[in-house]
Amino acid sequence: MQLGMVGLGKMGGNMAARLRDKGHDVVGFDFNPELRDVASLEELVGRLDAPRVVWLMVPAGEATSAAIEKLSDLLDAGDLIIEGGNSHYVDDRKRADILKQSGVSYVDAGVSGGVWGRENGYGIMVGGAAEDVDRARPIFDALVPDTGGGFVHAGGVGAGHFVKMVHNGIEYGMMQAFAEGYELMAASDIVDDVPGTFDSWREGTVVRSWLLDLLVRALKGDPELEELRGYAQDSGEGRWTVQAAVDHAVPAPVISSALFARFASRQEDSPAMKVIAALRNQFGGHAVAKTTDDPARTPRS
Ligand SMILES: O=C(O)[C@H](O)[C@@H](O)[C@H](O)[C@H](O)COP(=O)(O)O
Repeated sequence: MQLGMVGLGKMGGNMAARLRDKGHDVVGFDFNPELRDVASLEELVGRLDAPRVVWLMVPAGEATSAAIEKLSDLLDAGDLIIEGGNSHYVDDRKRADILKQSGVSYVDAGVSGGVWGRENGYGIMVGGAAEDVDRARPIFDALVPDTGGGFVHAGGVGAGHFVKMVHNGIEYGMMQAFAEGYELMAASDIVDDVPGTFDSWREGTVVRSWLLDLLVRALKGDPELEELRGYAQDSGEGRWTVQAAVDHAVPAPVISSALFARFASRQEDSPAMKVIAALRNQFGGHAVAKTTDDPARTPRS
């Protein structure tokens, strides 16, 4: 099947390569001249046979909105846009409504698997009308793992990115649990071989998983993660998951605290903990650590 791919970075480039390996005809556009087949969106649209299918794999937010706006001027009624980045599901619905006016269809596709997807296949979760999803089915079939699993048509437009958002919230919680287990074992003076313990858990245990495999891989290269700072960014999906939990009055303490742990990781010092220290000092005369103190000499009471 023929497909236009917009965005040929870590994700889009690998997806295009996997699709080509499986016999699909991919015409790719990227702002980087070294990666692309065509030099503009106009040229991309011109190279595709109608009715066209264009897959977007560009950074979520402004870049995606700008590409869709431009494509909406170039595409014709009957064409289909598949938004494969990490868009917010509310934005999908707005975009689909606007595109509908010119007869262009919209499918949102959450894509999981990261840089390993080219080899292992991707988890694909889509939202949209059944006829649009069916039309792109050969593309989805080529992207998912060779077992044929890893695909869900979760619902109407927005459902694909909604479930990808929840998937990412779960990812936050699972990673945080492994992280806390790591710190506890490393701090305990009881466990002689922390990386080896994680490695042993890869088989037979309840917590065996791909995230565990990746943690073992990271610890093999750097058993105490000495090369890294304890600093973690987020790209927004955890925040959206927590917001959605609030909107639906669903308790989500694990995902929320995993998100807040990342915020804490970015602080040089904690204003909130300064308040705790100040109040303990006020009501109980407890010792405080001052910015001028030697960090090695922390107060004990
Ligand atoms: O399923 C996946 O392949 C990942 O979830 C992928 O989508 C990406 O790595 C996250 O968006 C990172 O999210 P954070 O930057 O918020 O950790």
